[in-house]
Amino acid sequence: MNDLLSLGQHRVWKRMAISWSGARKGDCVLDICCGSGDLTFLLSDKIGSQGKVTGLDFSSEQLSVAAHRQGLLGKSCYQNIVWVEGDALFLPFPDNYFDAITVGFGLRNIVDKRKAMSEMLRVLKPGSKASILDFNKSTQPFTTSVQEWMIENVVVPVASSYGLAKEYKYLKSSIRDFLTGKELEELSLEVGFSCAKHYEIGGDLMGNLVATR
Ligand SMILES: C/C(=C\Cc1cc(O)c2ccccc2c1O)CCC[C@H](C)CCC[C@H](C)CCCC(C)C
Ligand SMILES: C[S@@+](CC[C@H](N)C(=O)[O-])C[C@H]1O[C@@H](n2cnc3c(N)ncnc32)[C@H](O)[C@@H]1O
Repeated sequence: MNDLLSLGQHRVWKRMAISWSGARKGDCVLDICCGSGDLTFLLSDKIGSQGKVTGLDFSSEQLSVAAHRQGLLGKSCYQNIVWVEGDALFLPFPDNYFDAITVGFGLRNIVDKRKAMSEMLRVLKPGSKASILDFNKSTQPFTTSVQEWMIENVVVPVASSYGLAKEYKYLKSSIRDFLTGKELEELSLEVGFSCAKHYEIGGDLMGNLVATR
């Protein structure tokens, strides 16, 4: 359904998020709020079989779907993935552990964003990056109107026809309650990242924060 709703663009945005993470062959990387693993599989392709990818989510159902897909896709490099049931607010990893982190459509849903960003900072090695993809909370009224119109008139009706109305109805309010790109950059610097840049993508409807430890 995300393919249909985004005209396939969500795959492009997810590839951009991987690229911005700076993950390289052989790295040890983490995908937080991995869900069914879209970004995790892309990270796995990127770092190859010498690397190690951890997909973390607090939903055991989502992790089961991800593990099932891992078996179905059957690529040999996907053996470098481990699935961990855990909370983004209490990452079960030591300090200075990962070479890169990705988060796709997860941070917006976390109430304590400061704690989530602090946890990412803690487990990243110095100089490494967190790449955080989500809907953009634009400061431009026109962009916000277009985004809200599309959610109300396209996303929710299509989701309803798949029996998923409930899951997508909260999108509009969750974007309103989210942080703007500038606020995300400020939060990153406040928790201790040395550098933070937010990119508006997908006609400014989506955004990707890149925070460097
Ligand atoms: C893959 C996408 C979103 C992931 C995602 C985010 C959520 O908050 C969810 C909540 C509950 C269930 C599932 C998800 C979920 O999968 C992004 C693509 C899907 C979007 C719904 C499509 C958004 C449409 C844009 C407003 C306009 C797209 C314009 C495009 C350039 C044609
Ligand atoms: C919209 S899905 C995104 C899945 C995937 N990253 C993608 O882009 O397709 C958000 C995921 O975040 C997870 N999540 C939300 N809050 C979390 C938290 N505090 N700790 C771990 N996972 C969380 C949910 O269980 C869900 O699987």
